[in-house]
Amino acid sequence: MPPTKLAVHGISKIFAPRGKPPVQALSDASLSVSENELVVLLGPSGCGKSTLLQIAAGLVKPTSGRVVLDGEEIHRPGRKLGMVFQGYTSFPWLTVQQNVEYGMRLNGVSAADRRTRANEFIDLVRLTPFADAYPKQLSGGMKQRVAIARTLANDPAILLMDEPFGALDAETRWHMQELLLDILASSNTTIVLVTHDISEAIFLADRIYFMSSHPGRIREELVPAFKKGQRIASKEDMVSMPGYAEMEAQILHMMREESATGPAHV
Ligand SMILES: Nc1ncnc2c1ncn2[C@@H]1O[C@H](COP(=O)(O)OP(=O)(O)OP(=O)(O)O)[C@@H](O)[C@H]1O
Repeated sequence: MPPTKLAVHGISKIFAPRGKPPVQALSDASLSVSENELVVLLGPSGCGKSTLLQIAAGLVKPTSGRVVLDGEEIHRPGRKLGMVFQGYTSFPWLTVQQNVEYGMRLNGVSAADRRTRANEFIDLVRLTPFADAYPKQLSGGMKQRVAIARTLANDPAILLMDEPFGALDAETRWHMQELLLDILASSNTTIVLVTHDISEAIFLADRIYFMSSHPGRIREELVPAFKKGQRIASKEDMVSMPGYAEMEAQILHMMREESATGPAHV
């Protein structure tokens, strides 16, 4: 069993917006992620997936509970945590190369080392022919690949991704999902990814934490056992595998049960 990379212990979060009733977004949520694992947080809209990821990233303070990365408690964002969001987060005035080098420049990495390392990650996301292009010259999928390369180039201990492919069309989305599995295989990274797309979750995940709503909790841990511990290279291959349709139906059923519940005011 690989060592635990990230451990989230008993997280609760109550939001208390001024003039409105407090909302219990999370209640006693715990999970763990092993090295080089891809774990998906899946659940209906509003179940607290993004809040849990932001707490894991140190961006939001939990009401109670703790987050431990590589044995150290996380209290604030830092270099060990790489975040990729749905929007495209590249700087429009910098080229692809400069965007990928940006974080390393801030961290004082020498120009030669920056260039070598940036080239490696630009190659990994298959953007080498576009290294000198500006974001506005790129498609949505390509911009998202810049964001991934930029984040990976900073050598985070873990990559936290919140609906990273949510803004992309269906075809680009599959390509990005397949690319992410390639990256995982070749870069030894560890990933926690939030989605509400069931087939994306089953395709990408080594394990899925399915969350229930109002308040958000971890309802069940699911392993796509039909993949037999393998990462399947293409989506067409996965959907035709015995066991896929059953897992999708099981999760759809859970989603339907969850959407029947209402918001939880404290
Ligand atoms: N800053 C905030 N202030 C008040 N309530 C919030 C805040 N952020 C989130 N919430 C509430 O917490 C709950 C969980 O929200 P969150 O965005 O984490 O859910 P989610 O599962 O990521 O949803 P989606 O899939 O729609 O993005 C919701 O009821 C939401 O309205």
